[in-house]
Amino acid sequence: MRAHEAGVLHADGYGGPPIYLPFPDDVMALTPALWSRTVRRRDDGVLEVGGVSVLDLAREHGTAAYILDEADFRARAGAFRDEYAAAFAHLGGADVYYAGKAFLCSAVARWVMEEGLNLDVCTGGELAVAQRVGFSGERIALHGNNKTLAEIRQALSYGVGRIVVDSFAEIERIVAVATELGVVAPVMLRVTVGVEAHTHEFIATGHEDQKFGFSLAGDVAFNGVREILAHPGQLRFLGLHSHIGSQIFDTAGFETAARRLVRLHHRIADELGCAAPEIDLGGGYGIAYTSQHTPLSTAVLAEEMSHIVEQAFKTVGDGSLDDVPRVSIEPGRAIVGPAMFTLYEVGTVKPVTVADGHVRTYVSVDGGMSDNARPALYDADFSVTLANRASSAAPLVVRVVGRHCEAGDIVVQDEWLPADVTPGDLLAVPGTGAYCRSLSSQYNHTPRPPVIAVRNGESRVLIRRETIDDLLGLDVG
Ligand SMILES: Cc1ncc(COP(=O)(O)O)c(C=O)c1O
Ligand SMILES: N[C@@H](CCCC[NH3+])C(=O)O
Repeated sequence: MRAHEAGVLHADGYGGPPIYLPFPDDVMALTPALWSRTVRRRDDGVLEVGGVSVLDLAREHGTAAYILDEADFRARAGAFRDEYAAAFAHLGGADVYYAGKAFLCSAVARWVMEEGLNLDVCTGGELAVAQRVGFSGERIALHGNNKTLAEIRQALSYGVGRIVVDSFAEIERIVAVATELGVVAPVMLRVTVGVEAHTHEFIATGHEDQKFGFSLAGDVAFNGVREILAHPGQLRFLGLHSHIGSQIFDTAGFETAARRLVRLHHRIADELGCAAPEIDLGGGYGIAYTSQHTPLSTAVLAEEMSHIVEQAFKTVGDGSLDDVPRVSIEPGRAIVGPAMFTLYEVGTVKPVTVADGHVRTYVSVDGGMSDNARPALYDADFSVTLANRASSAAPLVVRVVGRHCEAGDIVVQDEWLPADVTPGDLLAVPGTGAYCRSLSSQYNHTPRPPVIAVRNGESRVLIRRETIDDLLGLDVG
Protein backbone atom coordinates (compact mmCIF):
# COMPACT_ATOMS: atom_id res chain seq x y z
CA MET A 1 0.00 0.00 0.00
CA ARG A 2 1.34 3.43 -0.91
CA ALA A 3 1.52 6.03 1.86
CA HIS A 4 -1.46 8.01 0.57
CA GLU A 5 -3.66 4.92 0.39
CA ALA A 6 -4.14 4.90 4.15
CA GLY A 7 -6.66 7.70 3.87
CA VAL A 8 -6.32 10.99 5.64
CA LEU A 9 -7.49 12.50 8.89
CA HIS A 10 -8.25 16.18 9.14
CA ALA A 11 -10.04 18.49 11.52
CA ASP A 12 -13.78 18.83 11.20
CA GLY A 13 -14.94 22.44 10.97
CA TYR A 14 -17.40 23.18 13.82
CA GLY A 15 -15.16 21.58 16.45
CA GLY A 16 -16.36 18.02 15.86
CA PRO A 17 -14.19 14.89 15.69
CA PRO A 18 -11.53 14.65 12.98
CA ILE A 19 -12.85 13.63 9.60
CA TYR A 20 -11.44 10.57 7.90
CA LEU A 21 -11.24 10.67 4.13
CA PRO A 22 -10.95 7.02 3.12
CA PHE A 23 -8.90 6.11 0.08
CA PRO A 24 -11.33 6.43 -2.86
CA ASP A 25 -12.12 3.38 -5.00
CA ASP A 26 -12.73 5.75 -7.85
CA VAL A 27 -11.34 9.26 -7.50
CA MET A 28 -13.74 10.50 -10.19
CA ALA A 29 -16.88 9.19 -8.43
CA LEU A 30 -19.39 11.73 -7.11
CA THR A 31 -20.99 11.42 -3.66
CA PRO A 32 -24.66 12.10 -4.53
CA ALA A 33 -25.47 13.96 -1.28
CA LEU A 34 -22.94 16.64 -2.15
CA TRP A 35 -24.33 17.47 -5.56
CA SER A 36 -27.49 18.98 -6.96
CA ARG A 37 -29.82 16.48 -8.57
CA THR A 38 -29.06 17.14 -12.24
CA VAL A 39 -25.27 16.88 -11.87
CA ARG A 40 -23.80 13.86 -13.63
CA ARG A 41 -20.44 12.86 -15.00
CA ARG A 42 -20.43 12.07 -18.71
CA ASP A 43 -18.50 9.11 -20.10
CA ASP A 44 -15.65 11.43 -21.07
CA GLY A 45 -15.39 12.55 -17.42
CA VAL A 46 -16.87 15.99 -18.04
CA LEU A 47 -19.33 17.21 -15.41
CA GLU A 48 -22.75 18.25 -16.63
CA VAL A 49 -25.48 20.12 -14.73
CA GLY A 50 -28.97 21.01 -15.93
CA GLY A 51 -27.97 19.40 -19.22
CA VAL A 52 -25.07 21.86 -19.72
CA SER A 53 -21.43 20.77 -19.63
CA VAL A 54 -18.95 22.64 -17.47
CA LEU A 55 -16.82 23.08 -20.59
CA ASP A 56 -19.62 25.14 -22.16
CA LEU A 57 -20.25 26.99 -18.91
CA ALA A 58 -16.57 27.94 -18.58
CA ARG A 59 -16.34 28.94 -22.25
CA GLU A 60 -19.47 31.06 -22.16
CA HIS A 61 -19.30 32.59 -18.69
CA GLY A 62 -15.68 32.24 -17.60
CA THR A 63 -14.38 31.08 -14.22
CA ALA A 64 -14.65 31.41 -11.29
CA ALA A 65 -18.45 31.14 -11.47
CA TYR A 66 -21.26 30.02 -9.17
CA ILE A 67 -23.47 27.51 -11.02
CA LEU A 68 -27.04 27.21 -9.73
CA ASP A 69 -29.24 24.22 -10.61
CA GLU A 70 -32.73 25.71 -10.86
CA ALA A 71 -34.55 22.37 -10.85
CA ASP A 72 -32.71 21.32 -7.71
CA PHE A 73 -33.52 24.57 -5.89
CA ARG A 74 -37.19 24.27 -6.80
CA ALA A 75 -37.30 20.61 -5.79
CA ARG A 76 -35.78 21.28 -2.36
CA ALA A 77 -38.10 24.24 -1.78
CA GLY A 78 -41.07 22.13 -2.86
CA ALA A 79 -40.02 19.27 -0.58
CA PHE A 80 -39.98 21.60 2.45
CA ARG A 81 -43.39 23.00 1.46
CA ASP A 82 -44.99 19.57 0.95
CA GLU A 83 -43.34 17.57 3.72
CA TYR A 84 -44.02 20.19 6.39
CA ALA A 85 -47.59 20.68 5.19
CA ALA A 86 -48.14 16.92 5.46
CA ALA A 87 -46.38 16.45 8.80
CA PHE A 88 -48.18 19.36 10.49
CA ALA A 89 -51.61 18.82 8.90
CA HIS A 90 -52.99 17.23 12.11
CA LEU A 91 -51.71 20.18 14.20
CA GLY A 92 -52.10 23.85 13.24
CA GLY A 93 -50.42 23.58 9.83
CA ALA A 94 -46.99 24.85 8.77
CA ASP A 95 -45.40 27.55 6.62
CA VAL A 96 -41.92 27.63 5.17
CA TYR A 97 -39.99 30.90 4.96
CA TYR A 98 -36.93 30.68 2.70
CA ALA A 99 -34.08 32.50 4.50
CA GLY A 100 -32.85 34.92 1.85
CA LYS A 101 -29.62 35.61 3.73
CA ALA A 102 -28.33 32.25 2.47
CA PHE A 103 -28.57 33.50 -1.12
CA LEU A 104 -30.96 35.93 -2.75
CA CYS A 105 -31.32 37.54 -6.14
CA SER A 106 -34.38 38.50 -8.20
CA ALA A 107 -34.69 35.13 -9.95
CA VAL A 108 -34.42 33.20 -6.70
CA ALA A 109 -37.05 35.44 -5.08
CA ARG A 110 -39.30 34.65 -8.06
CA TRP A 111 -38.68 30.89 -7.72
CA VAL A 112 -39.49 31.08 -4.01
CA MET A 113 -42.71 32.89 -4.84
CA GLU A 114 -43.64 30.45 -7.61
CA GLU A 115 -42.97 27.46 -5.34
CA GLY A 116 -45.42 28.91 -2.82
CA LEU A 117 -42.90 29.56 -0.04
CA ASN A 118 -42.69 32.66 2.11
CA LEU A 119 -39.54 34.76 2.45
CA ASP A 120 -37.37 35.73 5.43
CA VAL A 121 -35.36 38.92 4.86
CA CYS A 122 -33.03 40.54 7.37
CA THR A 123 -32.21 43.90 5.78
CA GLY A 124 -33.82 46.60 3.70
CA GLY A 125 -31.58 45.38 0.87
CA GLU A 126 -33.02 41.85 0.91
CA LEU A 127 -36.49 43.35 1.20
CA ALA A 128 -35.77 45.53 -1.84
CA VAL A 129 -35.04 42.40 -3.90
CA ALA A 130 -38.39 40.95 -2.84
CA GLN A 131 -40.16 44.21 -3.65
CA ARG A 132 -38.51 44.34 -7.05
CA VAL A 133 -40.14 41.06 -8.07
CA GLY A 134 -43.48 41.91 -6.47
CA PHE A 135 -43.20 39.32 -3.68
CA SER A 136 -46.41 39.53 -1.67
CA GLY A 137 -45.72 41.63 1.45
CA GLU A 138 -47.93 39.43 3.59
CA ARG A 139 -45.62 36.50 2.91
CA ILE A 140 -42.46 38.30 4.07
CA ALA A 141 -40.84 38.26 7.53
CA LEU A 142 -38.35 40.97 8.49
CA HIS A 143 -35.52 40.00 10.86
CA GLY A 144 -32.52 41.82 12.28
CA ASN A 145 -31.08 42.80 15.65
CA ASN A 146 -30.58 46.44 14.66
CA LYS A 147 -33.30 47.37 12.21
CA THR A 148 -33.18 51.02 11.26
CA LEU A 149 -36.20 53.30 11.31
CA ALA A 150 -35.90 53.42 7.52
CA GLU A 151 -36.06 49.60 7.30
CA ILE A 152 -39.06 49.45 9.63
CA ARG A 153 -40.75 52.14 7.54
CA GLN A 154 -39.92 50.26 4.32
CA ALA A 155 -41.33 47.04 5.77
CA LEU A 156 -44.54 48.52 7.16
CA SER A 157 -45.18 50.60 4.06
CA TYR A 158 -44.85 47.43 1.99
CA GLY A 159 -47.18 45.56 4.33
CA VAL A 160 -44.87 42.76 5.50
CA GLY A 161 -46.62 39.89 7.24
CA ARG A 162 -44.35 39.92 10.27
CA ILE A 163 -41.53 41.81 11.87
CA VAL A 164 -39.54 39.65 14.25
CA VAL A 165 -38.78 41.93 17.17
CA ASP A 166 -35.36 41.66 18.75
CA SER A 167 -35.20 44.24 21.60
CA PHE A 168 -37.23 46.62 23.76
CA ALA A 169 -35.69 49.56 21.90
CA GLU A 170 -37.03 48.10 18.68
CA ILE A 171 -40.54 47.76 20.10
CA GLU A 172 -40.44 51.52 20.68
CA ARG A 173 -39.20 52.15 17.14
CA ILE A 174 -41.91 49.99 15.57
CA VAL A 175 -44.59 51.70 17.66
CA ALA A 176 -43.30 55.08 16.47
CA VAL A 177 -43.29 54.11 12.79
CA ALA A 178 -46.68 52.36 13.02
CA THR A 179 -48.12 55.53 14.60
CA GLU A 180 -46.56 57.68 11.88
CA LEU A 181 -47.96 55.47 9.11
CA GLY A 182 -51.28 54.80 10.81
CA VAL A 183 -50.90 51.02 10.56
CA VAL A 184 -50.88 48.10 12.98
CA ALA A 185 -47.58 46.19 12.78
CA PRO A 186 -47.77 42.39 12.96
CA VAL A 187 -44.89 41.27 15.18
CA MET A 188 -43.30 38.14 16.57
CA LEU A 189 -40.87 38.13 19.47
CA ARG A 190 -37.50 36.43 19.09
CA VAL A 191 -36.70 34.39 22.16
CA THR A 192 -33.21 33.35 23.24
CA VAL A 193 -34.01 29.87 24.45
CA GLY A 194 -30.67 29.07 26.12
CA VAL A 195 -29.80 26.13 23.87
CA GLU A 196 -26.19 25.32 22.98
CA ALA A 197 -26.54 24.15 19.37
CA HIS A 198 -23.93 21.64 18.18
CA THR A 199 -22.32 23.83 15.58
CA HIS A 200 -19.55 26.40 15.21
CA GLU A 201 -19.81 29.06 17.94
CA PHE A 202 -20.01 31.86 15.35
CA ILE A 203 -23.24 30.43 13.92
CA ALA A 204 -24.91 29.31 17.16
CA THR A 205 -27.63 31.74 18.22
CA GLY A 206 -29.67 30.02 20.93
CA HIS A 207 -27.29 30.42 23.90
CA GLU A 208 -27.56 33.31 26.32
CA ASP A 209 -24.42 35.35 25.73
CA GLN A 210 -25.02 36.76 22.25
CA LYS A 211 -26.74 39.67 20.58
CA PHE A 212 -30.01 38.17 19.33
CA GLY A 213 -33.39 38.04 20.98
CA PHE A 214 -35.08 38.29 24.36
CA SER A 215 -33.82 35.93 27.01
CA LEU A 216 -36.12 33.46 28.75
CA ALA A 217 -34.08 34.06 31.88
CA GLY A 218 -35.28 36.82 34.19
CA ASP A 219 -38.61 36.94 32.34
CA VAL A 220 -37.11 39.24 29.71
CA ALA A 221 -39.03 37.53 26.91
CA PHE A 222 -42.26 37.42 28.93
CA ASN A 223 -41.93 41.15 29.65
CA GLY A 224 -41.22 41.77 25.97
CA VAL A 225 -44.55 40.21 25.07
CA ARG A 226 -46.25 42.21 27.81
CA GLU A 227 -44.77 45.39 26.29
CA ILE A 228 -46.02 44.43 22.82
CA LEU A 229 -49.50 43.75 24.16
CA ALA A 230 -49.48 47.20 25.80
CA HIS A 231 -49.68 48.78 22.33
CA PRO A 232 -52.77 47.22 20.72
CA GLY A 233 -53.28 50.27 18.48
CA GLN A 234 -49.84 49.86 16.89
CA LEU A 235 -48.76 46.23 17.38
CA ARG A 236 -50.46 42.90 16.73
CA PHE A 237 -48.72 40.03 18.52
CA LEU A 238 -48.45 36.95 16.27
CA GLY A 239 -46.32 34.72 18.46
CA LEU A 240 -42.88 33.57 19.56
CA HIS A 241 -39.82 32.89 17.43
CA SER A 242 -36.60 31.01 18.06
CA HIS A 243 -33.57 30.28 15.89
CA ILE A 244 -30.86 28.25 17.60
CA GLY A 245 -28.12 28.33 14.96
CA SER A 246 -27.08 26.97 11.61
CA GLN A 247 -25.63 23.75 10.09
CA ILE A 248 -27.27 21.56 12.77
CA PHE A 249 -27.66 17.83 12.14
CA ASP A 250 -29.75 16.49 14.99
CA THR A 251 -33.11 17.67 16.27
CA ALA A 252 -32.23 17.57 20.00
CA GLY A 253 -31.60 21.34 20.11
CA PHE A 254 -34.88 22.03 18.33
CA GLU A 255 -36.67 19.83 20.83
CA THR A 256 -35.37 21.80 23.82
CA ALA A 257 -36.07 25.08 22.04
CA ALA A 258 -39.63 24.03 21.14
CA ARG A 259 -40.37 22.83 24.68
CA ARG A 260 -39.21 26.15 26.17
CA LEU A 261 -41.03 28.21 23.56
CA VAL A 262 -44.26 26.28 24.03
CA ARG A 263 -44.07 26.72 27.80
CA LEU A 264 -43.76 30.47 27.34
CA HIS A 265 -46.52 30.48 24.72
CA HIS A 266 -48.78 28.72 27.23
CA ARG A 267 -47.86 31.10 30.04
CA ILE A 268 -48.66 34.10 27.83
CA ALA A 269 -52.09 32.64 27.11
CA ASP A 270 -52.62 31.93 30.80
CA GLU A 271 -51.33 35.10 32.38
CA LEU A 272 -51.72 37.68 29.62
CA GLY A 273 -54.84 36.23 28.01
CA CYS A 274 -53.28 36.14 24.56
CA ALA A 275 -53.55 32.95 22.49
CA ALA A 276 -50.88 33.69 19.88
CA PRO A 277 -51.75 32.17 16.50
CA GLU A 278 -48.20 31.34 15.37
CA ILE A 279 -44.89 29.94 16.51
CA ASP A 280 -41.63 29.94 14.52
CA LEU A 281 -38.81 27.46 15.07
CA GLY A 282 -36.28 29.12 12.76
CA GLY A 283 -33.90 27.48 10.31
CA GLY A 284 -30.54 25.81 10.74
CA TYR A 285 -30.82 22.39 9.09
CA GLY A 286 -27.40 21.04 8.14
CA ILE A 287 -26.26 19.86 4.72
CA ALA A 288 -23.47 17.59 3.50
CA TYR A 289 -20.25 19.38 2.61
CA THR A 290 -18.15 16.21 2.60
CA SER A 291 -18.89 12.52 2.26
CA GLN A 292 -18.76 12.32 6.08
CA HIS A 293 -21.81 14.53 6.66
CA THR A 294 -25.18 12.76 6.78
CA PRO A 295 -28.12 15.18 7.00
CA LEU A 296 -31.67 13.99 7.65
CA SER A 297 -34.01 13.91 4.66
CA THR A 298 -36.61 16.67 4.56
CA ALA A 299 -39.38 14.12 5.09
CA VAL A 300 -37.75 12.71 8.25
CA LEU A 301 -36.97 16.20 9.49
CA ALA A 302 -40.58 17.32 9.02
CA GLU A 303 -41.83 14.22 10.84
CA GLU A 304 -39.42 14.72 13.74
CA MET A 305 -40.23 18.42 14.04
CA SER A 306 -43.94 17.73 14.03
CA HIS A 307 -43.48 15.07 16.72
CA ILE A 308 -41.43 17.54 18.77
CA VAL A 309 -44.13 20.22 18.56
CA GLU A 310 -46.87 17.72 19.34
CA GLN A 311 -45.04 16.40 22.41
CA ALA A 312 -44.27 19.93 23.60
CA PHE A 313 -47.96 20.89 23.51
CA LYS A 314 -49.00 17.65 25.18
CA THR A 315 -46.96 18.62 28.23
CA VAL A 316 -48.58 22.02 28.83
CA GLY A 317 -52.02 22.81 30.22
CA ASP A 318 -54.52 20.01 29.67
CA GLY A 319 -52.34 18.57 26.90
CA SER A 320 -54.93 19.35 24.24
CA LEU A 321 -53.78 19.72 20.66
CA ASP A 322 -56.82 21.79 19.67
CA ASP A 323 -55.12 25.17 19.92
CA VAL A 324 -51.67 24.38 18.56
CA PRO A 325 -50.58 27.52 16.69
CA ARG A 326 -49.47 27.46 13.08
CA VAL A 327 -45.77 26.55 12.94
CA SER A 328 -43.26 28.18 10.65
CA ILE A 329 -39.65 27.36 9.85
CA GLU A 330 -36.92 29.31 8.04
CA PRO A 331 -34.54 27.05 6.13
CA GLY A 332 -31.92 28.75 3.96
CA ARG A 333 -28.87 26.54 3.63
CA ALA A 334 -30.86 23.30 3.23
CA ILE A 335 -32.63 24.70 0.16
CA VAL A 336 -29.94 26.58 -1.73
CA GLY A 337 -26.72 25.09 -0.35
CA PRO A 338 -26.60 21.86 -2.35
CA ALA A 339 -28.18 23.51 -5.42
CA MET A 340 -24.99 25.36 -6.33
CA PHE A 341 -21.35 24.59 -7.01
CA THR A 342 -18.42 26.85 -7.77
CA LEU A 343 -16.50 26.26 -10.97
CA TYR A 344 -12.84 27.24 -10.88
CA GLU A 345 -9.87 26.92 -13.20
CA VAL A 346 -6.62 25.54 -11.85
CA GLY A 347 -3.57 27.80 -11.99
CA THR A 348 -0.43 26.99 -10.05
CA VAL A 349 0.09 23.44 -8.75
CA LYS A 350 2.82 23.44 -6.14
CA PRO A 351 4.21 20.48 -4.16
CA VAL A 352 5.47 21.72 -0.80
CA THR A 353 7.57 19.63 1.59
CA VAL A 354 6.00 19.93 5.03
CA ALA A 355 6.72 18.07 8.30
CA ASP A 356 8.64 14.74 8.20
CA GLY A 357 9.39 15.04 4.50
CA HIS A 358 5.69 14.68 3.70
CA VAL A 359 4.70 16.54 0.54
CA ARG A 360 1.48 18.52 0.41
CA THR A 361 0.26 19.59 -3.01
CA TYR A 362 -1.26 23.06 -3.13
CA VAL A 363 -3.64 23.51 -6.06
CA SER A 364 -4.40 27.21 -6.65
CA VAL A 365 -7.65 28.30 -8.29
CA ASP A 366 -8.88 31.57 -9.78
CA GLY A 367 -10.99 32.54 -6.75
CA GLY A 368 -10.78 31.81 -3.04
CA MET A 369 -11.79 33.49 0.19
CA SER A 370 -13.42 36.39 -1.68
CA ASP A 371 -16.03 34.02 -3.19
CA ASN A 372 -16.06 31.52 -0.30
CA ALA A 373 -15.21 32.97 3.10
CA ARG A 374 -16.60 29.98 5.01
CA PRO A 375 -13.36 28.00 5.49
CA ALA A 376 -11.58 31.12 6.79
CA LEU A 377 -14.51 32.18 8.98
CA TYR A 378 -15.72 28.87 10.38
CA ASP A 379 -13.02 26.32 9.55
CA ALA A 380 -15.67 24.95 7.22
CA ASP A 381 -15.07 21.84 5.15
CA PHE A 382 -15.71 21.53 1.44
CA SER A 383 -15.10 18.86 -1.13
CA VAL A 384 -13.89 19.13 -4.74
CA THR A 385 -13.79 17.13 -7.95
CA LEU A 386 -11.99 17.34 -11.28
CA ALA A 387 -14.68 18.56 -13.66
CA ASN A 388 -13.35 18.81 -17.22
CA ARG A 389 -12.02 15.35 -18.08
CA ALA A 390 -11.55 11.78 -16.96
CA SER A 391 -8.34 10.69 -15.32
CA SER A 392 -6.92 7.34 -14.38
CA ALA A 393 -4.06 8.85 -12.40
CA ALA A 394 -3.61 7.73 -8.78
CA PRO A 395 -5.59 9.68 -6.18
CA LEU A 396 -3.62 12.32 -4.32
CA VAL A 397 -4.68 14.31 -1.26
CA VAL A 398 -4.41 17.98 -2.19
CA ARG A 399 -5.23 21.31 -0.60
CA VAL A 400 -7.17 23.68 -2.86
CA VAL A 401 -6.29 27.31 -2.20
CA GLY A 402 -7.33 30.67 -3.58
CA ARG A 403 -5.35 33.50 -5.15
CA HIS A 404 -5.56 36.00 -2.30
CA CYS A 405 -2.73 37.49 -0.35
CA GLU A 406 -3.50 35.46 2.76
CA ALA A 407 -2.10 32.13 3.97
CA GLY A 408 -5.52 31.14 5.35
CA ASP A 409 -7.07 31.50 1.90
CA ILE A 410 -8.09 27.84 1.71
CA VAL A 411 -11.04 26.58 -0.32
CA VAL A 412 -10.77 22.86 0.44
CA GLN A 413 -8.57 21.68 3.31
CA ASP A 414 -7.93 18.13 2.14
CA GLU A 415 -9.50 16.15 -0.65
CA TRP A 416 -8.57 13.48 -3.13
CA LEU A 417 -7.96 14.58 -6.72
CA PRO A 418 -6.24 12.65 -9.50
CA ALA A 419 -2.49 13.21 -9.15
CA ASP A 420 -2.27 14.57 -12.71
CA VAL A 421 -4.34 17.69 -11.87
CA THR A 422 -2.77 20.43 -13.91
CA PRO A 423 -3.05 24.12 -14.82
CA GLY A 424 -6.07 24.74 -17.05
CA ASP A 425 -8.14 21.94 -15.47
CA LEU A 426 -11.58 22.82 -14.14
CA LEU A 427 -12.52 22.03 -10.53
CA ALA A 428 -16.03 22.01 -9.09
CA VAL A 429 -16.59 22.66 -5.37
CA PRO A 430 -20.10 21.50 -4.35
CA GLY A 431 -22.41 22.90 -1.69
CA THR A 432 -21.54 26.57 -2.21
CA GLY A 433 -25.12 27.83 -2.60
CA ALA A 434 -25.53 29.11 0.94
CA TYR A 435 -23.49 31.92 2.49
CA CYS A 436 -20.80 31.93 -0.21
CA ARG A 437 -22.01 34.53 -2.71
CA SER A 438 -23.83 36.19 0.25
CA LEU A 439 -20.61 36.53 2.22
CA SER A 440 -18.44 37.30 -0.80
CA SER A 441 -16.13 40.31 -0.91
CA GLN A 442 -13.91 42.15 -3.35
CA TYR A 443 -10.80 41.46 -1.28
CA ASN A 444 -7.63 42.37 -3.15
CA HIS A 445 -9.79 44.24 -5.69
CA THR A 446 -11.15 40.97 -6.99
CA PRO A 447 -14.36 41.37 -9.00
CA ARG A 448 -17.03 38.94 -7.77
CA PRO A 449 -17.90 35.91 -9.93
CA PRO A 450 -21.27 35.66 -11.69
CA VAL A 451 -24.18 33.44 -10.67
CA ILE A 452 -25.28 31.31 -13.60
CA ALA A 453 -28.52 29.33 -13.56
CA VAL A 454 -28.80 26.12 -15.55
CA ARG A 455 -31.95 24.31 -16.57
CA ASN A 456 -33.03 22.02 -19.41
CA GLY A 457 -29.81 22.35 -21.39
CA GLU A 458 -29.59 26.12 -21.09
CA SER A 459 -27.65 28.54 -18.95
CA ARG A 460 -28.47 32.14 -18.09
CA VAL A 461 -26.80 34.84 -16.06
CA LEU A 462 -28.64 35.73 -12.84
CA ILE A 463 -25.96 38.01 -11.42
CA ARG A 464 -23.34 39.22 -13.87
CA ARG A 465 -19.63 39.07 -13.24
CA GLU A 466 -18.24 42.22 -11.69
CA THR A 467 -15.54 44.04 -13.60
CA ILE A 468 -12.55 46.08 -12.54
CA ASP A 469 -14.48 49.07 -13.88
CA ASP A 470 -17.29 48.32 -11.40
CA LEU A 471 -14.75 48.49 -8.61
CA LEU A 472 -13.00 51.59 -9.94
CA GLY A 473 -16.42 53.22 -10.41
CA LEU A 474 -16.99 53.11 -6.65
CA ASP A 475 -13.72 54.92 -6.05
CA VAL A 476 -14.75 58.53 -6.52
CA GLY A 477 -11.96 60.24 -4.60
C1 LIG B 1 -33.41 34.05 12.16
C2 LIG B 1 -32.82 33.12 11.15
N1 LIG B 1 -33.65 32.34 10.45
C3 LIG B 1 -33.18 31.48 9.52
C4 LIG B 1 -31.82 31.37 9.28
C5 LIG B 1 -31.39 30.40 8.23
O1 LIG B 1 -30.52 29.45 8.70
P1 LIG B 1 -30.07 28.23 7.78
O2 LIG B 1 -29.56 28.81 6.52
O3 LIG B 1 -29.03 27.57 8.57
O4 LIG B 1 -31.26 27.37 7.55
C6 LIG B 1 -30.93 32.14 10.01
C7 LIG B 1 -29.48 31.97 9.86
O5 LIG B 1 -28.86 31.27 10.66
C8 LIG B 1 -31.44 33.06 10.96
O6 LIG B 1 -30.62 33.85 11.66
N1 LIG C 1 -22.92 32.46 7.54
C1 LIG C 1 -23.03 31.23 8.30
C2 LIG C 1 -24.42 30.95 8.71
C3 LIG C 1 -25.04 32.10 9.45
C4 LIG C 1 -26.49 32.01 9.36
C5 LIG C 1 -27.15 33.33 9.49
N2 LIG C 1 -27.83 33.53 10.76
C6 LIG C 1 -22.44 30.09 7.50
O1 LIG C 1 -21.97 30.31 6.43
O2 LIG C 1 -22.44 28.96 7.93
